[in-house]
Amino acid sequence: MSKIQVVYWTQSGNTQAMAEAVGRGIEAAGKEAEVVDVSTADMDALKASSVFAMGCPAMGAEVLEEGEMEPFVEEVEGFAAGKKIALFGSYGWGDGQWMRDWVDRMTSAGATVVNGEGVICQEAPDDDAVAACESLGKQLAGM
Ligand SMILES: Cc1cc2nc3c(=O)[nH]c(=O)nc-3n(C[C@H](O)[C@H](O)[C@H](O)COP(=O)(O)O)c2cc1C
Repeated sequence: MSKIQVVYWTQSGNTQAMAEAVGRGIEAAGKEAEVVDVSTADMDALKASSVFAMGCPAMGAEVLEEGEMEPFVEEVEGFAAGKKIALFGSYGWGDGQWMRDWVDRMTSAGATVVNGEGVICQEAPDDDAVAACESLGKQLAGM
């Protein structure tokens, strides 16, 4: 059974906490999860997957982190057609525009974004946000 990949970028740990909750949800639903920092992500594993998750906080001015995550996502856009992709991330002071733009990009690339929107939370995930991430993981495991 192939593992469901959960790839994230984080600076201060909030999106990592969300990624770990997604991974717990996947495993609670009986599938295996591979929760990895984008710097060690296996692009071939993503290409071979029909379902995976990506997480990144709002950075810059409502954009993805530009050093590692943005180039990674650009590569994913090249093979995203037909895949089911869950998106998640933490933000600070904005209104979630970075996530709406990310959802639009993945949809334009031909992917189905799970639930049609990303799971977002302000700064560190609270209990509700952790539960939403675990629930997202369970959904992925059922696809
Ligand atoms: C350089 C920098 C840029 C940021 N830009 C935004 C932004 O455009 N919009 C926003 O809502 N939050 C912004 N934030 C806040 C982060 O998204 C927020 O602190 C988030 O919880 C960080 O997630 P992390 O712990 O996974 O790194 C920014 C933070 C930093 C350090």
